[in-house]
Amino acid sequence: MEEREMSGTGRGATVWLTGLPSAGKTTIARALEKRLREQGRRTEVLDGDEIREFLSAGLGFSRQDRDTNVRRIGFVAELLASHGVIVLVPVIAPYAASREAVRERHAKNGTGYLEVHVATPVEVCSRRDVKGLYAKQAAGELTGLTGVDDPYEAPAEPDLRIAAHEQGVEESAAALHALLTGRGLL
Ligand SMILES: Nc1ncnc2c1ncn2[C@@H]1O[C@H](COP(=O)(O)OS(=O)(=O)O)[C@@H](OP(=O)(O)O)[C@H]1O
Ligand SMILES: Nc1ncnc2c1ncn2[C@@H]1O[C@H](COP(=O)(O)OP(=O)(O)O)[C@@H](O)[C@H]1O
Repeated sequence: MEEREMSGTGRGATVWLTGLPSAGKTTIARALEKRLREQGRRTEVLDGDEIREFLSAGLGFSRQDRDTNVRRIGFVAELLASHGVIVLVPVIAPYAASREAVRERHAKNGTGYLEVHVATPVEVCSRRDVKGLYAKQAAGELTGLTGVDDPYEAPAEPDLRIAAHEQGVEESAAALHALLTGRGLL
């Protein structure tokens, strides 16, 4: 038996939750994190806001800065995942090319990578408006908000699409958990 199997850690992977602001990415990632920790899996959430405070401090929301941000997060995620951690990444990642670069990096290193689209429509996100960004944009106090006046390239073929406006948080976490099980990661 391999050492990592004996220690009960299993194979690591990155699970990237892409979607609009207030789609539910962080909430669903935290719910899944709880389930995975309860079953003894080493899990980390690379939260977009935390990353922007430390690893990506100083970066803004231009296409170039978002691309840099996503690639940095992808780099760290792959490192952790290659050591058996299930890494949950609730980060917008609006551009398909940046997400593809992250996927390729994982593939090159033989590390698992799953793309999950948290597909809450913009009308629902703007009603939730957790951080008041949609209101600010509407009031003309902010420009370049993803999905409103900045691009969001929805994944064409995600490993899973979650309708987080039609199902509850625990249902979404359970669907993700089932995906990981189905891929032999749990
Ligand atoms: N202009 C603009 N567009 C989109 N999002 C904005 C913007 N300004 C601030 N924010 C807030 O920044 C949070 C982190 O963004 P991310 O690092 O996930 O974005 S990106 O992937 O680099 O595009 C992101 O967090 P979430 O709401 O959790 O998605 C936003 O709340
Ligand atoms: N079915 C649902 N799935 C996920 N989040 C939901 C749902 N219904 C309501 N919410 C709420 O929507 C908000 C989503 O915020 P958050 O998870 O921070 O989004 P994001 O990380 O995508 O910006 C939270 O306040 C959450 O409680």
